[in-house]
Amino acid sequence: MTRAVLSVGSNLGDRYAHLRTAVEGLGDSVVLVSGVYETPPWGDTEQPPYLNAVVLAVDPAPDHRVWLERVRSLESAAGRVRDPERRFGPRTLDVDVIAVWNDDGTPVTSADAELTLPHPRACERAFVLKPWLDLQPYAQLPGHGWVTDLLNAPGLTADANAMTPRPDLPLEFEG
Ligand SMILES: Nc1ncnc2c1ncn2[C@@H]1O[C@H](COP(=O)(O)OP(=O)(O)OP(=O)(O)O)[C@@H](O)[C@H]1O
Ligand SMILES: Nc1nc2c(c(=O)[nH]1)N=C(CO)CN2
Repeated sequence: MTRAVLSVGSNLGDRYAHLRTAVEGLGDSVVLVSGVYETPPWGDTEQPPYLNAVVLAVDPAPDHRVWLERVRSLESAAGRVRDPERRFGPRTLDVDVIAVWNDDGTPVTSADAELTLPHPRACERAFVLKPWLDLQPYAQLPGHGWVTDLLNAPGLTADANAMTPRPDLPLEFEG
């Protein structure tokens, strides 16, 4: 069994429906789902705002690569089309594997370009760190330390302050 922190985001079409469908698609794997935030676009600013949330999930398979298959199938189901010209461009659904832990609590590290762990840009993204911190105040991003310290670093303060909680858009979850 492995457990994972997943980031879900959408800024095209019915953003809320895409996030709900992603959480539903994870099914019984879901342990906890954060609240939803409206977030300014990161990395490529000429696009609409995103809805973002974080999911804690478990999978019985011992191999961490199962998470890549799962996130790819969720993105395809949402009709995700990749634009090779815009790396961080708009999308119906983005699901990133932020970090994975083995059964004994050790973090999985991977330099594989297909599934790099921890996610190499997670430490720079308030839209990942803030909802994760809401769920786990003592979270640590493997190799980077406490999530609360990363989020409070000067470079991320403005991004964190620009995030708007959307309690009107709950990601209902029957745990
Ligand atoms: N930790 C990871 N989570 C998700 N995809 C990953 C990860 N590491 C590597 N990848 C690879 O990245 C490729 C591009 O993914 P994607 O198009 O979602 O990137 P992006 O969302 O534009 O950028 P970013 O990865 O910075 O969020 C995928 O085909 C996937 O194989
Ligand atoms: N706010 C926000 N910005 C992004 C997001 C995202 O999920 N939220 N995903 C991206 C894909 O890499 C690029 N930029």
